[in-house]
Amino acid sequence: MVIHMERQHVSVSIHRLRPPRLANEGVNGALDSSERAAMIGAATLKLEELFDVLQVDHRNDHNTRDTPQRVAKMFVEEIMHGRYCDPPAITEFDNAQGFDQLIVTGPIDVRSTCAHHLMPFYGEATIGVLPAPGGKLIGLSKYDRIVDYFASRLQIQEELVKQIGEYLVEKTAPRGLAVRVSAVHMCKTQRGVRASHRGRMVSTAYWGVLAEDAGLKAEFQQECISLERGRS
Ligand SMILES: Nc1nc2c(ncn2[C@@H]2O[C@H](COP(=O)(O)OP(=O)(O)OP(=O)(O)O)[C@@H](O)[C@H]2O)c(=O)[nH]1
Repeated sequence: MVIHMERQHVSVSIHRLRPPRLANEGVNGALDSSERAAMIGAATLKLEELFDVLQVDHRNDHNTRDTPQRVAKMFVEEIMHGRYCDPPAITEFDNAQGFDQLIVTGPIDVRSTCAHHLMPFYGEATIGVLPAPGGKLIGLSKYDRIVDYFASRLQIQEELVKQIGEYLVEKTAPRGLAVRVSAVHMCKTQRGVRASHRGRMVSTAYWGVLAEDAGLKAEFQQECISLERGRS
């Protein structure tokens, strides 16, 4: 009875938070610490129910006693963290010398979670930027932070690539942009088809001049190969 009332109380406070969103969309505005705590509390109760359905005795089993709470916290603060926080602040610099050549940064670690089976997918991103001569350059570390922001959600790889690129185009208005992700999907390696751990999915998207200029695309792809081999 008490548990039932607690559940009702927690679900009311969660419903007040935000309307439901797509799995790889952020909620409107960052959650504060009390909203996060309410979400973790509500998710813990649901995970306890799941364990009960699966006949895992989490109340008495020394190994799983705190697992529902641990998993709830992991989803809110790690796996889906990018939905509940503000995007990283972008430090901008004037492109004072009018640098107009391709900048390529990577490999940037990608740690994400497949929206279909909630299994990890992981690998590397490489980003190519052709800055606008009169525009802005952004701090190099911000590319890594932006990748992590969009990866920390339930994703499919194609949409992750597009979200990263569209955000960078919107914020920095470069002449051209390329985003490439190469990743291993554990929904393929650990279950289902049980594919090779060496099998990867590579997806690349281009914007602006990089979408049109075959020479620039080839330069970007060559840099990706060199960076992955650690030879640049
Ligand atoms: N294109 C794409 N496919 C993905 C991604 N992540 C997972 N998948 C695939 O999406 C499919 C999931 O849908 P279903 O085919 O309905 O899943 P399932 O019946 O469990 O199929 P199997 O995985 O083959 O056992 C699987 O083939 C996954 O390998 C991704 O990022 N992009």
